[in-house]
Amino acid sequence: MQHIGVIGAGNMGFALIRGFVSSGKSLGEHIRVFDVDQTRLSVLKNEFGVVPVTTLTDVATTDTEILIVAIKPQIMPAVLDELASHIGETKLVISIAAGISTRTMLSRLSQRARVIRVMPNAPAMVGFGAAALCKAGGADQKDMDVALDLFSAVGVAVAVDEKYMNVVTALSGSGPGYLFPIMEAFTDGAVRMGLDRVTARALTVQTFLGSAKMAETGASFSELKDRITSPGGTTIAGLQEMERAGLRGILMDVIEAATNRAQELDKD
Ligand SMILES: NC(=O)C1=CN([C@@H]2O[C@H](COP(=O)(O)OP(=O)(O)OC[C@H]3O[C@@H](n4cnc5c(N)ncnc54)[C@H](O)[C@@H]3O)[C@@H](O)[C@H]2O)C=CC1
Ligand SMILES: O=C(O)[C@@H]1CCC=N1
Repeated sequence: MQHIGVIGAGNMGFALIRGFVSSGKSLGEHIRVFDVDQTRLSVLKNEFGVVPVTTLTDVATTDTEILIVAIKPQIMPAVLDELASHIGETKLVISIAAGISTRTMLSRLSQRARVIRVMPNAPAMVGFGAAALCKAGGADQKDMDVALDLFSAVGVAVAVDEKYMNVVTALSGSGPGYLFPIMEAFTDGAVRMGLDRVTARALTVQTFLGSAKMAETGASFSELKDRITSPGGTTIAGLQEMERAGLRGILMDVIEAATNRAQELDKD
């Protein structure tokens, strides 16, 4: 059972805590949480029985071995500076901040700080997360295994070279933020054609779930697409519109733009 300190109890702090507790990886009473917003602490205390603490020092000096930093990239430097004096090399520091490199983290903490950079995603809260991890400074393979084990409890977790962290951020970190509007557009399209919204929504969600399950088998995306596409049928008529609009190019541009933005965040 992991004892964890969490700094930042926003969307992602909440998602991870929910995932860790519901997967049995930790107990609410073993999780200490610090957030500048008291209402967030109350929400998490009521929901999962976590232990709220009132200062950064409290969460940093507690006996928890792992400290997860789940705050916005823009305030990471200031918070790391404040943490530096408390933790040295005693704790494993896991950052989930988009764009913030381990180089920046080590320069703020200490060159031998045990640092792991993770890019998780919001579906961790329902056990279907996708996370990529890399280590730096004094973090050894044992630290990496601990982190991989933790994030595996809430989905898929893989080790990657840090040079790929920004594209992972664009793909799986931001990915849900692109998929929900696409799902909404599918539903709206069906509503436009006269289907009621409740039915349209239910069929949209199941279609995404089912398609992901089919893709999970490892078959190529184009082979899967061909299986749905009858000669002279409905799917090919829709695909022609998709290709005419350049949807694939647009989605590739989306990943490129988000990757570039992640790169910029380290300099903001
Ligand atoms: N939202 C997402 O789906 C994902 C977010 N991330 C990363 O997770 C991090 C957090 O993002 P969100 O949870 O979406 O943001 P959020 O804004 O929902 O949560 C951030 C929390 O940090 C708190 N906070 C602000 N200053 C603080 C301080 N000095 N000390 C302690 N707490 C403080 C805020 O009150 C807030 O509750 C970001 O770095 C983001 O890049 C990574 C993967 C996915
Ligand atoms: O939008 C963002 O910057 C964060 C990182 C990945 C998902 N949300």
